[in-house]
Formats: sequence, C-alpha cells, structure tokens
Amino acid sequence: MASGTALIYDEEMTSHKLLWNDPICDIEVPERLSFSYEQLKCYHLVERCVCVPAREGSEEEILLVHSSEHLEVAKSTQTMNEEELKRVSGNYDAFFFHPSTYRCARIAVGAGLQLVDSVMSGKVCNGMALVRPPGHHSQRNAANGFCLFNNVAIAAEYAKRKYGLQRILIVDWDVHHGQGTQYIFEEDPSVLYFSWHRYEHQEFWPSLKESDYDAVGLGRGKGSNINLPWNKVGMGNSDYLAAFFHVLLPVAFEFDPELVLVSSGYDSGIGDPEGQMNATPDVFAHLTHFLMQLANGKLCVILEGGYHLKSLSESVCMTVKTLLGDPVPQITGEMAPCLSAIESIQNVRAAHKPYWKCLMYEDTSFLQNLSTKSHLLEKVNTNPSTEHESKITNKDEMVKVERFLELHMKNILFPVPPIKTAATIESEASAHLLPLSVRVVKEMDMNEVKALVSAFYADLVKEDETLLSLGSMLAVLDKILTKQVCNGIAESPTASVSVAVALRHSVRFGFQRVLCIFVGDMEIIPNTEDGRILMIHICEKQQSEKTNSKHYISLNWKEVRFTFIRSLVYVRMHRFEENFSSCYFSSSRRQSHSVKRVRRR
Ligand SMILES: NCCCNCCCCCS
Ligand SMILES: [Zn+2]
Repeated sequence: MASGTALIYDEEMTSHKLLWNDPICDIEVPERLSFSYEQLKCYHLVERCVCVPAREGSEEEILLVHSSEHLEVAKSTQTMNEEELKRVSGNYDAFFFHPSTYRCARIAVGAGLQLVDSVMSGKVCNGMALVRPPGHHSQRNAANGFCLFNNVAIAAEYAKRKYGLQRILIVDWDVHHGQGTQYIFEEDPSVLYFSWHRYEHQEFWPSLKESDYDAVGLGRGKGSNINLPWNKVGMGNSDYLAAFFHVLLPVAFEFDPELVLVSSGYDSGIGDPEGQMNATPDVFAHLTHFLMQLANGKLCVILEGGYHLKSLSESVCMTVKTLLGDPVPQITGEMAPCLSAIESIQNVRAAHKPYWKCLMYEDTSFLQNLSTKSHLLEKVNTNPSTEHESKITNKDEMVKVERFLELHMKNILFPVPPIKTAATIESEASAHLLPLSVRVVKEMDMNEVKALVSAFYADLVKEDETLLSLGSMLAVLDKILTKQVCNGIAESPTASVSVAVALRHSVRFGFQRVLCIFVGDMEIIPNTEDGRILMIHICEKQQSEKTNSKHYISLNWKEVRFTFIRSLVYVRMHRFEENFSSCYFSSSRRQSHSVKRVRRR
C-alpha cells in the first residue's frame, strides 16, 4: 500500500489574469492560488507533502477531450493584444484570455496528469494539485465559466488509456455544475460523475435543464451521471454529509472505483460570493476522508473554484491535512439536513433507482404526491435576498466571515484537550503500555455490580460468573456516561450480556439515542427500548425472527461486504435516516433473508 501525499503547485499559473473590467470574471484572481499555498505553508503542511513538479500538458493529451479547433483558438491567443483577447473572450460564457492563459492552462492540465502518475505509480497514495484556470465547465469545443481545458476530464481519459482503468469516480463538490465534465462522460459507463451544485430550480448559472437530478446519463452511460441540485442557498455541513451518506457513498461503494478524482471547488464553502452556502472548511476534511476509503485510497484532488480567499485556503488546508492522514475534526452543529436538501436527495435516489442495487428497493411512492411536498417547501422558504441586498451585505459579509473563520478554525485545529479514553486492565504492570491519553479505571467492585444488576438487570444476568464480567464494562461506561472520558474499551467473556446491560444502563441514564454495532452471534437480542437504541448486528446466523423491531438490523457478515456495511453504518448513524424508508440488501443473490425493510416512520 503506497503512502505519502503529493502536492503540485507552480507559481507560473498565477500569471493568468483579467486585463479589463468584467464584474462576472473578476473573482477568478491569481491570489486564489498563492493565498492557498501560503496557508498550506503556514500550517506546515507543504513540508509534510511530497512536492511533485507540474509540467505542461501536451497537445495530444489535451486532444484526449478537446477538439483541435478549440486547441488552435486557445493557442492563437498567446500573441494577441488586449483588444483581440477581449474579442475572443466574448465568444464564450464567462471566460477571459490573457497572453499567458494558454500556457497556464497547459500547466494546469499537466499538473493533474503528474498527480495521476504519482498515485498510479505508487510513488504516493494520494495528492492535491493547486491549479488555475479551473476546468469543469470547459467543453470539447468551448471555454466556459473561467475554464479553458477540462483538467479533471483529461486526467480521467489519461488514466483510462495509460493504466487501462475501467472504473473511475469523479466527485465534483464545487458549487457550480460541471456541465463540461457531464457532457464529456455522459455516455461513458466507465466514468461515474457525481456533482452537487447550486441550482434554485434552474435559476442559478449555468441554468441548464440538464443540471437537474433527472439527467442520469445517456445510452450505455445511464446511471453514471449523478446530479444533486441544491434548490436553496445556505446549505450546510449536515446537508453535505447527508448527500454523501444517502447518495454518493452507497453508489460509490457499489461502483467500487479503481481511482477517485475530485473536481475540488471550494465555492461550496461558507463566505463564497458565488455559492452563498454555509458549510465550514472542516466539512471538506470529512468528505475527503470518506473518499479515501475507496480505490485503496488512490485519490487525486484537483482544484476548481473557490472565490473567498480565506474560506478557500482554509478548506484547501483541511483537505490536504486529511490526505496526509491527520484525524478529522469532530462533526459539530446541526445534524439534520434541511427539507429542501432531503427533497433533492430523495429525487436523485429515485431517479437512479433503476441503475443501482443499493437503491433497488427505494420507495418512490412519494413521487406521486411530490406537488404537495414542494408547496410545503415554499412555506418554509426564507424569502431570498434580492441581488441588490446581497451585493451590499457582500462587503461586510466577507469581513464577518473572516472573523468567524479565524475563531472557528482555531477551535477546529486546537480542540479541547485530547479526547480521553478509559480502559480497565488486568494488571497494573501493563498500565505503562497504554498511551498517556488513556485513563486506567478500576473495575467496579462486586457489591456495586450486584446492587446495580439486582435492581434493574436481573432478567439479563443469570449466573454469578456473568456478574464478574460486568465490572470492567460498567466501570468504563460509568466514566463515559458522566462525561469524564469520551470513549473506552473493555473486554468481556460474556459480550452479549454486557452489551445488553450497557445499553439498558445508558438508556436508563437518560441517553435518547444509542447506536450499537455488534459483530458476532448474540445469545440474547437486547430490546431496542422503544426506538432509543439502533442495533446493527453483523452475524453468522440470521436472528431477525427473534425481534420485529425496525431498530434492529441483522446482516449476514458473509454476504455483505465490509465496505458496504461501513456505508450502511454512516447512513444509519445519520438521524436523517428516520425520514426515509429504505432497504438494504446483501450482495448475494439470496437476498430474501437479509433484506430488512425499514418502514417509513
Ligand atoms: N451571470 C453569469 C455568472 C457566471 N458565473 C461563472 C462562475 C464560474 C465558476 C467556476 S467554478
Ligand atoms: Zn464553481
């Protein structure tokens, strides 16, 4: 397994800049790159990466995706004067040429290919390329939306041909729809393209019908194009995580890509004038971490948009920090996605139901009554600020975001004292083996256990020797319930009884939602305490007949691949699931006994 993270950056790409007044393009500035690179240095992340040089993409490589006409037009601009540059730029929607644009765009392409080579050769495990001009809006025969050559699309085509890859996932978390990438791969089943984007029912640029959730791909490519439109601004971390848990990750695990490319735009982050979203930089650590679980970690992150310099650079740092293997920050704040996000997620899951096994039991009955639903949405709609207002607030808005990010990132990077772990160990002698952050706790003594069990758990604990095994679990659990530590580890010869007692003890202590994941067979199936416990039981023998609780899911571990379970756990852990009726299936043909129908709440 390769290790190490590549970082590709070349100052040359800062020479492309706008020479005339254009309020649409004036946000795509060279400082986007230099500011991000400086921030990486400031967090000492550059020195931890393998610095790989960029190179110019060759004409042949550019022709993997673009027409020779497009290449020739781009090439011809190198010797143009400002007036000619302005005229040629006017042929495209939201693009500007500078005499150095062609060279910068070729370096941007080459940087992406260097990254693919570094990962595919095993020189590194993953990496990031800081490039401009971006690429995901550019099309076979046109520049568009600040993009001249489609860096990520060329990287995907290049990887397919050079390394014979058959399954490449492109995740586009930029706030704009990468229509260029969609057009290039919509008939190609070997490239799965996922994009979320500000859409507002086709109001937001590029305002295309084919950016909506029902554009699933064409011909053999049906099912390989996933569009998740955001129909409101202000989407936050919980909406982005729900999109990963309930759309991207289940499909991505099923697709099982050999390489993952990210069209990594950070204009989906807080403070960005284009996106107007609320997700904080730390969410990109989580998104990156999830994608690192695919393709044996072969992950190439290539910069797209991002126009709030502070928000952009913090998000770039969160991404690189995670690629390096640093632990991701705790997810904080609102956990439930908003109604509009839920509707978009439901729509895209329904649209892809015919193409993905993980969606084959999707309940799409809601589609019939969607009209009532959207009028519901209108009610909760905060009236959108007019263009004029948002422009005025933009200035002091940007400053406010700067302040917010200063404080927020301090918390993220220097959280409260490191999470403490409690453990009980047999002998004091082995105490020194435990890391300093682990707190050794004494087992609960027998009388205490007896008193506690006889009061509430006598039905669970039959024999005395079981009593003995509860001491260490209860001692650790007590420290967690009283918030003296965050987590703990305890061994027990009677695991299922200990778990049953621990679950009932936690609920009796006042916890309202307890997730239990039990691997192995259980003598007794604890009851799920009227919904306050969600139990995922990964076992040899199916035991679902013993309980009909919808909060008990048993999975036959022989049948369901671990990665699928991992995505299932993510999905279940996210409370959002309660609003969904969904089904999970085993990966084998004999689905009947491992399909669990979870009814709509
Ligand atoms: N009213 C026209 C707005 C054009 N906006 C282009 C944004 C390109 C972003 C690239 S990530
Ligand atoms: Zn963008």
